[in-house]
Amino acid sequence: MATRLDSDLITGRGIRRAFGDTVVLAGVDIAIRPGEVVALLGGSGSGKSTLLRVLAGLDDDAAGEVTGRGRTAVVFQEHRLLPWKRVAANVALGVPGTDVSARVARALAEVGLAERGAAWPAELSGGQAQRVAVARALVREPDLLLLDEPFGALDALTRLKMQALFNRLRAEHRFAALLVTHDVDEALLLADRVLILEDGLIAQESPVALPHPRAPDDPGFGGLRRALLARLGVPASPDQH
Ligand SMILES: Nc1ncnc2c1ncn2[C@@H]1O[C@H](COP(=O)(O)OP(=O)(O)OP(=O)(O)O)[C@@H](O)[C@H]1O
Repeated sequence: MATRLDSDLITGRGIRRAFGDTVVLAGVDIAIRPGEVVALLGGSGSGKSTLLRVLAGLDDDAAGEVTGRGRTAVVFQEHRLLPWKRVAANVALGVPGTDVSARVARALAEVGLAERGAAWPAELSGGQAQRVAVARALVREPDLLLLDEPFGALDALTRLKMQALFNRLRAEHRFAALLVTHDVDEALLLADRVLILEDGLIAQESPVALPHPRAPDDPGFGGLRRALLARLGVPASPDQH
């Protein structure tokens, strides 16, 4: 239950959203505290992206109340870079302030792309383009990152690297995040808390009290993983931890 605390960074209360006769969000309560990483799991079509869009202020047709403080930045599964602008210009787009180019250079360096500011988006790999999308969020110095399957389109090895990058950036910048993901391992590697969205409501909340850095063979990881997979109705295969 999301009781409003003054310390919360963002709170959604009674969020409802329907498309035609289909109720996707049926009165969701959610709160995220400063510095906290919350993963949002749920079946395909359960409304995860819809909830993220409402929290991001990108959906005018939802009912309920969202109150937030601090700066928010969003990262989507597709990088959404403008192909006719170079990488640095994409990161700088819409960023207020005077020292923008220095901040852009710093953000690109933080995601390991210090040398690629002058490149065109089409010259980047999928993983690099998604790093640029992360830099574009970072340069805004967000208190809250809203991430909609940010690593979902990447190959497994690149995804692992991006997860490690996320944990590094998080330790350094201490932003809070809501991470929509299909991947139970990703949720357990990154999040402090895992929420499951089901039938339009937050059906389960699981704390992930494991120290960082985490790995799937850490004590406690396998048990949490099995419990979440079972809750999501996914049979664990024998080769999984
Ligand atoms: N603009 C829209 N118009 C009509 N229906 C929509 C719209 N956006 C989402 N929906 C429907 O709302 C439901 C929830 O969609 P949403 O994308 O939020 O789910 P999700 O949990 O993020 O799914 P996935 O994990 O497959 O990405 C789906 O049935 C989807 O078809």
